[in-house]
Amino acid sequence: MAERDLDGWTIAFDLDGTLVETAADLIGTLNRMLAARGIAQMPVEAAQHLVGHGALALLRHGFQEAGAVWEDAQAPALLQEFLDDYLANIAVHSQPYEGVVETLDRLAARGAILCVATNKRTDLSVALIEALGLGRHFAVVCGPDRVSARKPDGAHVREAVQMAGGDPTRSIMVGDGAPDVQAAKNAGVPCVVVTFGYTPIPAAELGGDVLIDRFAELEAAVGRLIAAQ
Ligand SMILES: O=C(O)COP(=O)(O)O
Ligand SMILES: [Mg+2]
Repeated sequence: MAERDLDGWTIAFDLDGTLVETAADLIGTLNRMLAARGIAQMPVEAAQHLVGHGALALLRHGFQEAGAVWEDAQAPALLQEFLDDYLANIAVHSQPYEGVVETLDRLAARGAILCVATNKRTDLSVALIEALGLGRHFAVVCGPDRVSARKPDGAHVREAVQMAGGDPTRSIMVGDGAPDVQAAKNAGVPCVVVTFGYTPIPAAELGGDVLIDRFAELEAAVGRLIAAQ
């Protein structure tokens, strides 16, 4: 394999369900809020499909699916309660998926610029990434608050790549859910879909360009996409 053969390419990563297995901590916060209101908790497996559209969507749909009262007027206070609890427990169970660190190191060694485009707020994303020691890999971490429009809008991918110093016409998105694939399509960027994330729609039906079952398959997938350009 040629050295630095990915010079000039940028890879934008989704965070939850793609780089890091975060569902247990996110659902843990949801469950503590439900318990505080006398509502039965949700098993992580039953609730993890809620991850990927940001904290407010997880909270609203989690409350509704658990049978808790949801009033939009209460949303700001409930969201603040969620964010405070989650930040205090951000990496209790959360771990990078197997192969993430090694693969990111190899992609960087081959010259790729790496960045994060997530619907998790930037401060929480940075806190998680730093807690797991992943910060050195990324030129920039872009939550929805750092871009003009969040995934599935293509601006999230385009602007994250540009902030990283990359070129959106020479970039690849890697994600686990519909917001990622749609954002990539809207940005005109090819998309690798991981099958181990949190999508309620089967990963194979999301419309991505390449599917991978393990993170270690990413290098080969990137090579295939670039060869097909
Ligand atoms: O739902 C979230 O908080 C973020 O999800 P994402 O990292 O998969 O975009
Ligand atoms: Mg995701």
